[in-house]
Amino acid sequence: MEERKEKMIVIFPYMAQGHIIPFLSLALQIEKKGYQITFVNTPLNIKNLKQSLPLNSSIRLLEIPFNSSDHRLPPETENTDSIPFSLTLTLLEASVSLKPAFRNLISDLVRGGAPPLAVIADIFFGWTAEVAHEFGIFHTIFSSTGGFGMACYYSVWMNLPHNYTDSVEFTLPDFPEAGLIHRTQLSANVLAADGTDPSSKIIQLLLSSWVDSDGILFNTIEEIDKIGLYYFRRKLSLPVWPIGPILLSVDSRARSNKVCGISSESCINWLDSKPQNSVLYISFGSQHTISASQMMQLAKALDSIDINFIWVVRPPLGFDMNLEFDAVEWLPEGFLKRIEEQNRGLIIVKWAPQVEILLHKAVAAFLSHCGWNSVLESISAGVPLIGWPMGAEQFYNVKYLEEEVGVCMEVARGTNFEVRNEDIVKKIGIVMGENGKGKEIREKACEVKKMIENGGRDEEGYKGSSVRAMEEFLNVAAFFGKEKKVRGQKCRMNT
Ligand SMILES: O=c1ccn([C@@H]2O[C@H](COP(=O)(O)OP(=O)(O)O[C@H]3O[C@H](CO)[C@@H](O)[C@H](O)[C@H]3O)[C@@H](O)[C@H]2O)c(=O)[nH]1
Repeated sequence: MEERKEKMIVIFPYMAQGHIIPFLSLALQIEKKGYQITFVNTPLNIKNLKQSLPLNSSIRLLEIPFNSSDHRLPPETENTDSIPFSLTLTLLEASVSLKPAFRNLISDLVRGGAPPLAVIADIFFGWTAEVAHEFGIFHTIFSSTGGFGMACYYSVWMNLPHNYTDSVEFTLPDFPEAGLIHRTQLSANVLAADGTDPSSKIIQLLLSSWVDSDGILFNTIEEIDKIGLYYFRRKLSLPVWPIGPILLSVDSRARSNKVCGISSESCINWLDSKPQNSVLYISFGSQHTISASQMMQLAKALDSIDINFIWVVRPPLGFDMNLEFDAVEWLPEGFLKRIEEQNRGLIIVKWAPQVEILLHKAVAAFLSHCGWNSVLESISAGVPLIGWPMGAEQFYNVKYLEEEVGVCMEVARGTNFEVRNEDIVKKIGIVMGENGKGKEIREKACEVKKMIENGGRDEEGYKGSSVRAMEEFLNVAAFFGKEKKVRGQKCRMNT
């Protein structure tokens, strides 16, 4: 019993599906190694999580009080997937108010005789380091984004380099290895940022607290993401552990009460009826959507190219995600009827069983905004990407995957631009084509899939890089615990 108490880890993600999903997966993975997990979040997220836990899991879910109405948010909204995109900054600002309640929670655990061995917190919850250190607890950040994308995102927000040049392209002052960044690779809130606006104030505050942590875990693989990981090792002088891919199993996803627009079974049956490598999967993650005119252009492109596809359709930009939604209103006249008659397209409303789809042999490519979870799910399945980045670090994920890794081709950028259906048709044609660039990208995707499998291999006499990184992190946390908890003391070990 005593042993188990010693090995308790507190896990605390930001309130967004793109963050909660990999944190839950991380929690399940660490639990399997014999650690007790306390998973912290706001009441509605905890309620939703209850069903995602496997029956044999002993993960403890702990609520931290939060009332969205106190923070200029609609009532009962505690996750980016239930608010309009325009309120994402408001939710981020509101999340800082969780600090006193988090401190009480840790204090209760310590006073109750079960001090955590470590706290693993979100990239937006660097402030938890101060709380952890107050109680002599080891602290790490877990980045659910990859190294390169996060390094560009971090550098762009901390330096706001576009304010110091009139040029459309520039390098990052502390990350020149990233190469040229184009203004169109900055999201709208970065473009408007000058250091005094609400976005840069909150994001710079949150990112600058990373340095208070004792190390950073990344949901990535050392072999494919060296440049970005090195940026953080150099910048923060902290251990950086690439432990990915941390992916939630199909089983745990199925248990969550996220309502899919289709049953997994119907979706798989549909895919079973299609030839190998013939289907394009289209989805833009848990919080993004395209504009009404972009939706029309994408539909026109699909209408004019002879491929099979699955498209997760959501209300276009500016429309409430939670309202009833009839896809027909936003698509060209007769589109749904035509694709049904041709039996070559599946429109799924709002949410699809993504991992099952990507694992199916009929899927040839993924047209994605390239949120990092989608990227990992895709490349782990050997599926190449057609990138349409929309915000955050997605622009840099696409840049890296296209220029350095070679498994992606960018088709469009952002949600405020006109896209032309002819351009979409051309890029889909290239990536799904049997020869030339398409063949090259698919071969590279298979190579990367093997590298990822290798990183996670744990066999007699061989441990992959991600397995070693996870072991090292747990050993350092245990060492910190044994060193005894001096108030405010920090552990700086080099990897
Ligand atoms: O119909 C759907 C749509 C999404 N998903 C899942 O939802 C997650 C979406 O995550 P991601 O692809 O990373 O997209 P976002 O939700 O947009 O992710 C946010 O979080 C990511 C990780 O921090 C960042 O990389 C992104 O920029 C940020 O927008 C993935 O696991 C998907 O499998 C489904 O299962 N079905």
